[in-house]
Amino acid sequence: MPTRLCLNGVSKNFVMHLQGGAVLPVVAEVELAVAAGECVVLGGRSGIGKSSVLKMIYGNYRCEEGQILITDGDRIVNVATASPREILALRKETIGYVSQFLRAIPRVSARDIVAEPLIERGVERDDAVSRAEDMLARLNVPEKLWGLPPATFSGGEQQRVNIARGFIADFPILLLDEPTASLDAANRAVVVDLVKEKKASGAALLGILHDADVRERIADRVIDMEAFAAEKAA
Ligand SMILES: Nc1ncnc2c1ncn2[C@@H]1O[C@H](COP(=O)(O)OP(=O)(O)OP(=O)(O)O)[C@@H](O)[C@H]1O
Repeated sequence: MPTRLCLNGVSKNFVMHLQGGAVLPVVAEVELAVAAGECVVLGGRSGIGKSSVLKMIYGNYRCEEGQILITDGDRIVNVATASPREILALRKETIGYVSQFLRAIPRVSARDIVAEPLIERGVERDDAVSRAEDMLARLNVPEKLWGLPPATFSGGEQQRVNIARGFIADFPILLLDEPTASLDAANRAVVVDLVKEKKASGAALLGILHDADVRERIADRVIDMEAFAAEKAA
């Protein structure tokens, strides 16, 4: 299967400008690759830099050293040197990101939040909304909530709206940051099925999953981030 995502020698330091410019090294020389149809999980202790790696791939954090190579159709884009415009284009077409928390958008209904990635990719609105409703139903979000903005939803309901939004479009690369953290067993099982379907369709998934049972069921490989701890390289 072709490689969709590849990190070569990726290092990250945080510079704490409010602390006199103190430098906090996080990860050093990260090497990893994820192929189409594969789900790779980042493992390792809290604070080792798992979320930071996902945020660098998504372009939220700058990667100072190394390459983050994304296969985008028939070209390869290096996120580490990509312009903001290129990163926005990747987010629209190529990389999906399911974070732990929903970024609540005031006055926008759950249904529209979930449909948005499809509409941005050119799907006709009625079709996008109907697929959004199917996804919300699949994730057991009660129908009476679909027309409401999720700001007042429970933590688990907000997370399921977030998952629906992340999984609805066919992104070739999907980043998962603890997608099952506040879910019950039934909804965790739905997420396991969604991940299996993505793998079968040829997507490359990279995630953080603390739930051992979910990890067992979907991970093809676990990468121990301890190998890339910055303090080792120092
Ligand atoms: N924006 C930031 N500014 C400064 N330091 C940060 C920032 N983001 C993360 N860090 C630091 O980088 C280190 C790695 O954080 P990160 O969230 O990537 O770890 P993690 O392995 O995902 O942890 P957890 O499993 O607890 O979520 C931590 O020491 C954290 O304090």
